[in-house]
Amino acid sequence: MGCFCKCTSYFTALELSYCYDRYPIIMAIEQVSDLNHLIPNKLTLVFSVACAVLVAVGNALLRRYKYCQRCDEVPGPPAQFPLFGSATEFFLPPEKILPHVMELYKKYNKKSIIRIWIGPQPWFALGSAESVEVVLSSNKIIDKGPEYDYIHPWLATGLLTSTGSKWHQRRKLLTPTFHFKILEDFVHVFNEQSAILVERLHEKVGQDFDIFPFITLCTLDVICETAMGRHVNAQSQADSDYVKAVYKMSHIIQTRQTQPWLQPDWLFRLFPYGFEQKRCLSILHGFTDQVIRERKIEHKQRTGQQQQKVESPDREECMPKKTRLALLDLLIEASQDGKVLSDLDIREEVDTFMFEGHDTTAAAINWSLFLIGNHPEVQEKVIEELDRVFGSSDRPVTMADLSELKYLECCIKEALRLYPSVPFFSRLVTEDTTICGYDIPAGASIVVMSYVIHRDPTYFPDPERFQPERFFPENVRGRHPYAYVPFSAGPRNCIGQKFAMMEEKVILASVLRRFHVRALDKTTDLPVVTELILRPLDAIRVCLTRRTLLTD
Ligand code: HEM
Repeated sequence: MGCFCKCTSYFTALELSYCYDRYPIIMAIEQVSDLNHLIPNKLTLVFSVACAVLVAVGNALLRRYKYCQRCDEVPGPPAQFPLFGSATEFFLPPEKILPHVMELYKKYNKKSIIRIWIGPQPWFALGSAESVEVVLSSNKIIDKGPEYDYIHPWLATGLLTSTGSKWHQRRKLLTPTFHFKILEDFVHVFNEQSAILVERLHEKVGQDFDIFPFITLCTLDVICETAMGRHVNAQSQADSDYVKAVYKMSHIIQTRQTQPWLQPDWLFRLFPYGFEQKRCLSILHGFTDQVIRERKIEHKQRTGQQQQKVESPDREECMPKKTRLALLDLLIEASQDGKVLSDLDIREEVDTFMFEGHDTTAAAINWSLFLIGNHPEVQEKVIEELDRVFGSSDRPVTMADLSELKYLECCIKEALRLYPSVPFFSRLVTEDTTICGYDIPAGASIVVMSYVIHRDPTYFPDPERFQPERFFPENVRGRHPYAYVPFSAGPRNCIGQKFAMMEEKVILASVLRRFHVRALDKTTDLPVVTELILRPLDAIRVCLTRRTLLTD
């Protein structure tokens, strides 16, 4: 630069213009040097960048402050430490968590919506019929929160975990699969598996034992047969690889949801849990894939035979008997040879049924037995009804019987009120929403606390009391439609609700026709824990005696 300045003084204007034409770079440098005074020195530059960063950070902090202030307008426990928020409230033994949640509602809000900070994320826990109505009746608030992410490795994005248009399409496609007519075909599966359960329970008569695993294995057998058309014989072989993988995987999901250090995928993979999950997934997916392959071949053979039947109806008697269809067969039918659903799509739905459809039902049956076993006067009424419907016959339960078992149905409903299998579930709000006068900002998680909602004395006076009469039609009339939501409600409710009620009735009727149940723990002495479902902390201890009415 210095050299260039020196030489310019020796040139005429003409020479200079020639020089500039020849050396455009030199000219540019000259012009820049003229602007030199405009270029900030290093200090100014650093100062300006620092100011810009400060303004940006200040802006972000201000926005965050306003966001937090907005969230804090909803009453709730204060955030103790920035890293944990108010999550420290729940650093308690598992059996103390639900009683503590009930205390929080008493302490913070009569309107039953409380705010909890889980780290930097606000959660709004809804504990009243009025507040959940806004969420559950909405066609917009259907997205699931981040805690469902840990289910994805197993279920991918099946009906339970999918969002947006995928969920809408799948829901439409799968709804007919749970039609009453189709469920009717499953009653014999419920009966067959109940018969095996009853056999196993006979061996326990007179002993004090935990009934929970007996019921759970029975419902696992039911769901395998109805969802996939396959026997896993869980009741006779509880140590099968598939059965063990189902339990291990549920345990891993539950552990990840509650232990923040297992949440980032890269970190999780380094823990033994990560390796264990990989092993379980290969068993679970391998099994479902194999069943899908086999059922597709069977489906092809069946449709071929039906075609033949149409073409030559007189050969009908040579045809094999009607095969029992499973939910999977209906998915294969709906898949239209992969045009509508690929094999992977089918797998995620079948796995979803396996996940959602057995533990939930098992918990509900167990809690019903526990409560009936604690209330002899209720058990008497159930037995009266069973005797009226079945007499001394040992015959299987029919579809017609199910609609007769009205008092038993009230017991099941009341048990689901006090012990909802899914004690809470969540949604993500994608736009600002007003709930009970509070402004809930987009991006927040909403938790529907069915366990709390079901204990609202406005709708259920003396809420801790087990009183099946609450579900007599005359007592239900006029009750807020969202005061009782064990199967969720609205467009994203449980698709398996009717299936579950039928299964519960058949299994409970089968057990109570043969045995008298005595629960060995009082309701007040049995702590509950919320894992993926609501479980007893230890066991549901009962003692069975044979009923004399039936001849075995
Ligand atoms: C007593 C038994 C059951 C209870 C208490 C129950 C409860 C629930 C609840 C509360 C939800 C909403 C969960 C959420 O939004 O995160 C749900 C969803 C679901 N349930 Fe059930 N369930 C039961 C049995 C079943 C059975 C037997 C099946 C299938 C065979 C099933 C399949 C599903 C599916 C696929 C969904 C997702 C629906 C969707 O998002 O569109 N459930 N269930």
